[in-house]
Amino acid sequence: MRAELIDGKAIAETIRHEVAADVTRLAAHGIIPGLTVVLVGDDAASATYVGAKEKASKAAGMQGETLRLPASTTQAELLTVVERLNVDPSVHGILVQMPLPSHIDPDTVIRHILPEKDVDGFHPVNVGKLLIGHTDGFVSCTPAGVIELLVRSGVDTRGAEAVIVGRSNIVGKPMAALLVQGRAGGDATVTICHSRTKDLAFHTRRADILIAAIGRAEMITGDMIKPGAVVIDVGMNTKPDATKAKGTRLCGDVHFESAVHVASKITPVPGGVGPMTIAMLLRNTVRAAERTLAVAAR
Ligand SMILES: Nc1nc(=O)c2c([nH]1)NC[C@@H]1CN(c3ccc(C(=O)N[C@@H](CCC(=O)O)C(=O)O)cc3)C=[N+]21
Repeated sequence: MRAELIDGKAIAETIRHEVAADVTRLAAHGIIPGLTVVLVGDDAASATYVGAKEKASKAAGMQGETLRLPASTTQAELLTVVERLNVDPSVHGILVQMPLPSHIDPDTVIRHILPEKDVDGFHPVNVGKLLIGHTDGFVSCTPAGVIELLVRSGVDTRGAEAVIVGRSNIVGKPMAALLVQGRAGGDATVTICHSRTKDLAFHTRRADILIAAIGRAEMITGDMIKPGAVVIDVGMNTKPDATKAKGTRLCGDVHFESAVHVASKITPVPGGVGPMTIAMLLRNTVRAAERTLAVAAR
């Protein structure tokens, strides 16, 4: 058996077209959705991601802007920038790229972003709304993208055993909240595993849907997967590869070559969850813009 590939690139493309249609509809009301990405410092990987976000937002017809600040930017200076964006009516979405330099506290910065403009879904207000099941907040883009992948690939989550490996605030925890809630892409029985879990393989082998979000290259091997399971790989790691010009290549948290013979469906890295993250960011930004319209009509 060889698993069917879940084509995140293609599904993300479909969502980006849906977003572009929403942008056209908003234009009739004189609104151009605006996304401002703030990048502090010159981390090479971050610069690549930020460039991709700006390109994708422009391709969807939005106003995409990137503020590049030096690594020496103080926390107070960054908070001033956020406050300026908070009150700028042409900016509907604000994303401060992580990780930030070590002299800046990410939680303080996230709390300064207006929840209504927090298209990353990182603000405590948005995390709280997700947990309660209120749909007027923003959901973290990566777990929201995973749900879209499952739903649009015809995976029935209802009553399924879903096992998440990883308990981060931006993937593992919101992923669990989405899978357990009583709506499309939810109603699963959810287990969260992490670095202190005893006998990880015992849990992963029970999973009908296995979500790997650990951040460790190729840690989930085929022998840890239940035959026929759906495997979603959130990992974005690099590993040495002499055949590549850079000397490295991208790899996930799942050992693809062994997993592909056990799973029924699997996401590749690259071309799986990554492109979905950007598509969901665009969708959140359009929603932020739509909500300003709804407020103006009151
Ligand atoms: N405030 C904030 N929000 C984020 O959403 C955020 C962040 N900070 N910091 C970094 C991570 C990482 N991230 C990715 C987005 C797209 C791909 C992506 O499109 N990956 C492609 C390929 C990328 C490549 O080839 O290098 C793929 O998997 O096919 C990957 C990773 C968003 N992040």
